[in-house]
Amino acid sequence: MFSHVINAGNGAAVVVEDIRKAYGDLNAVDGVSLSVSEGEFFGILGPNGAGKTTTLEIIEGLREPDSGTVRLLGESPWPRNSALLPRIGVQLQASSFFEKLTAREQLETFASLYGVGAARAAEMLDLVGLADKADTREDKLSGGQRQRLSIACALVHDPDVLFLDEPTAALDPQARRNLWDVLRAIQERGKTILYTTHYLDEAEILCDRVAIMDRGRILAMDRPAALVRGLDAPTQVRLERGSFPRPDAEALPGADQVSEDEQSLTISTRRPADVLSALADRGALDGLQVRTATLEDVFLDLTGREYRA
Ligand SMILES: Nc1ncnc2c1ncn2[C@@H]1O[C@H](COP(=O)(O)OP(=O)(O)OP(=O)(O)O)[C@@H](O)[C@H]1O
Repeated sequence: MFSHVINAGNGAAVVVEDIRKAYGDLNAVDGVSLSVSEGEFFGILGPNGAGKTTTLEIIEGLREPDSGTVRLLGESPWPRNSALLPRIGVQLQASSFFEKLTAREQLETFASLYGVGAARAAEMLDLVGLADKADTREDKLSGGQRQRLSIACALVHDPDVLFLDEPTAALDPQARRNLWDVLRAIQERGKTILYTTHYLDEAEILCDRVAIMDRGRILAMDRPAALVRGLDAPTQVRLERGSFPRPDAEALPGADQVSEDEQSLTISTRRPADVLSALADRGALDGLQVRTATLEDVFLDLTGREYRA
C-alpha cells in the first residue's frame, strides 16, 4: 500500500526566483518568486490573463524566461533538460491523444514510450476511475473522462512532480468533483502537484498552499485558510426577510451591523457563536445561512476588484 504523505520530505521540488516574461509591451510574468515543497499540492490562481500558464510553462521548461531562475527537482529546466523528463508529468491537451485508440491503448502507448509495462497502464486507469472505460475510444469519452485520461497519461511513468494547467476548466460540477478525488488520490501517493485554476473555491478545498496572481505578479501566497483568516472579515448570518424583526436583530449580542434587502436580513458579526446561540434561543434558525469569508474576498481585498474568472 502507498502511505499517506503530505508535505513529504523537507526538500523543495520547485524553487522560482524573480522570473519575468514579456510579450512586446505586456509583462505577462513580472517578477514571480515561489517555492513548492515535495509532496505539496500548490495552486497558482488568478483570472484570465493573470500569467498562470506562462509561469507554469517556464517552470516545466517549455518556455524560456527573459530573466530569473528556476530549479525543478534541483535542476534547471531550460534549456530543455532531458534528465528531468522521466521525473515530471505534464498533462496533455486532449488534442495530443493518438487517434482512434481506446483509453487502455492510449495509456499503453504512452507507457511503452517510457519503457513502462502494461500493468502500470491498467493501474493508472484504475486510479483515475476509468477502468470501466478501458475499451472505449478516446473520442467517445466525455470531457471529464478525457481530462482524467490525460492525467493518467501524465502519470504513467510515475513522475515525482505533476503539472496540470486548468484541469477542471470546462467540466460540469459533478465531473469537477470526480477529478478532485483523483487529484487527492495522486497527492496521497506522495506526488508534488503544481496546478493552475481560475476556480478559487476549488483551490481553497484542494490546495495546501496557493499563490494568487494578477497581471503577472503574485499578490499573496499562503495556506488558503491563513489568507482568509488574515482578512479578519466578519461572518454574515442571513435570515429570510420577515422571519425576524430588524430591531431585535440589531439588539442581539455580537451583532455589529444589520442590513436588509428584498429577500433577506443579514447580520454582520465577529462573534458568530453569540449571534447563533441567541437566534437558537429565539427559535429563529430555520432557513438561516452563514457565510464566512472566502478566497474571493481575499482577491477583492488585494485588488479592489470583484473576482471574475
Ligand atoms: N505567446 C504569446 N504571445 C503574446 N502574448 C501572450 C503569449 N502567451 C500569453 N500571452 C499573454 O500573456 C498574458 C498572460 O497569459 P497566460 O496564458 O500566462 O495567462 P493565464 O493566467 O494562464 O490566463 P488563462 O487563464 O486565460 O489561460 C495574457 O495577456 C496573454 O494574452
